[in-house]
Amino acid sequence: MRKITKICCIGAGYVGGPTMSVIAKQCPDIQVTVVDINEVRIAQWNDSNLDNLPIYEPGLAEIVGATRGKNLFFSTEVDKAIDEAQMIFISVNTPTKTYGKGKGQAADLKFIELCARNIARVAKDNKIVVEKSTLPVRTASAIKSILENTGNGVDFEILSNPEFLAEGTAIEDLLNADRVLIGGDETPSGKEAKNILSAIYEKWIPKDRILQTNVWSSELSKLVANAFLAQRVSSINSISALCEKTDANIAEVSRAIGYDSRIGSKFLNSSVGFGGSCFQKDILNLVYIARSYGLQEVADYWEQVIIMNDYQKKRFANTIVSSLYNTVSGKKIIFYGWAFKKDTNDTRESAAIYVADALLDERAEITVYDPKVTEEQIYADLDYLNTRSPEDNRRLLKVTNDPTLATQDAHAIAILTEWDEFKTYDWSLIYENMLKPAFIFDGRRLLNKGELTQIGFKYYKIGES
Ligand SMILES: NC(=O)c1ccc[n+]([C@@H]2O[C@H](COP(=O)([O-])OP(=O)(O)OC[C@H]3O[C@@H](n4cnc5c(N)ncnc54)[C@H](O)[C@@H]3O)[C@@H](O)[C@H]2O)c1
Ligand SMILES: O=c1ccn([C@@H]2O[C@H](COP(=O)(O)OP(=O)(O)O[C@H]3O[C@H](CO)[C@@H](O)[C@H](O)[C@H]3O)[C@@H](O)[C@H]2O)c(=O)[nH]1
Repeated sequence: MRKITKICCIGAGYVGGPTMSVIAKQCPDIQVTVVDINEVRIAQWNDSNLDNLPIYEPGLAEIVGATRGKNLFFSTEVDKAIDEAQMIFISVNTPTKTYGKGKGQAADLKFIELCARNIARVAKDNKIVVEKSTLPVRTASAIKSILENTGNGVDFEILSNPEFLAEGTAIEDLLNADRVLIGGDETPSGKEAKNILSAIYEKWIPKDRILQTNVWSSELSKLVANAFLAQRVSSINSISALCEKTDANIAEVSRAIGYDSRIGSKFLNSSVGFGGSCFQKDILNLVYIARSYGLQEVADYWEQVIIMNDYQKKRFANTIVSSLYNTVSGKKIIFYGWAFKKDTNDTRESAAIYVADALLDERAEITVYDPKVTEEQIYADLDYLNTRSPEDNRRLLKVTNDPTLATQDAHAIAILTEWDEFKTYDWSLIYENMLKPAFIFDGRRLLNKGELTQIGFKYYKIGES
């Protein structure tokens, strides 16, 4: 079996960066080069101050600090890294298409195609190409066709190796993965390529957790895993609305059903709605694929997961407006949290963006505090929606780095991300700062209802009456 000594990863994002850092840490005999066309991002990965890495993930800076410059390199020299590597991971973004056929649903594969063409142009010896990005089922055949028809006559083996890490726990998930999935051709060379990639993971993942499948099962399993996870969140969120009408308590319902080992207790936390770059994008992609094969009922079934998630975000915003006497115009509302979940600076598809947009439509004045998200990012997220002018967004929404001071004369606080530090705040002092009645809308079920109502707050917790 061929031994891999040089790996290249195209795409230094939330997946490429952490994944390759962990491979470099666990395989000191392999030289790992992560390349990107984004010069700023690469400069951040190479910053001598590890606090300035482009991605915040617990444990990541330590690993980068220990491996960078030894067997982990970040570079913009894409062609050189492709040329030198025996194995090339493609880890570029695959966003939902915003134009043309499949607009709003299909995955935009233009970055993937550019990578394939780049590899074909540069490669002078045989390579294993690994799809790390999340891709629609049957994408490998498109990559293969480009490589075979435009390449320099060298052999390419294409593997699908989707990534299952969750942000905020990326390093832990990579070091201790539930499973590693490797899809490839059933030919002798395909099987050999799967074994070569498996040997890398076997350095730290038990072999019985490394699953080999055909390439199509692997591509589809990634979309299906995300669809199932998101479906659990939408299912429990749908029941949270019913709990609020019936005096049932969503935490008690989640616990009661989660004790059934067939259901399981994980991923049953009711919230203001799921966010992140993956769930919505991957379900829309699944819906698009099902529809393109004429499977209307299958498509409608999965689309409902997104519809329910949109409903939950709107429902939360509506609860704020109706509780504040049906008008939030000119009222100061504090947002605690903007990231789509705790322990990440990622805001892609965060529920906070959509709740803010709905409240700004009602002319609320919002002040946002998030421990890891920059002011620039918050405005970029809002501007991207194009609901109002950038000037209006900056006039109506402010960003603060003092979460307590910001509550002076506020009517309400809305909790949008479950950052642990929110639990440690001096809530009595915050209460003193605020106008009365002082409201808290807890979209993450983070705080203690008894303590807050004792202080005097009017406290709403999603999924409780
Ligand atoms: N974010 C996650 O938690 C996660 C988890 C599992 C899977 N995924 C999947 O992994 C893929 C990457 O996601 P991400 O969150 O890392 O994206 P990202 O946007 O953070 O990073 C992608 C990077 O690829 C670079 N890039 C794009 N085209 C390029 C090219 N032709 N040459 C060199 N660099 C190029 C971009 O500049 C960017 O830095 C997606 O398909 C996503 O669905 C993401
Ligand atoms: O019980 C729950 C669990 C999650 N969420 C929300 O769901 C979203 C997604 O959370 P999570 O799945 O933990 O983070 P991601 O980083 O989006 O990870 C998902 O998407 C990745 C990208 O494809 C996959 O690799 C991971 O396996 C998959 O968990 C976040 O807004 C969470 O707050 C809830 O509201 N309730």
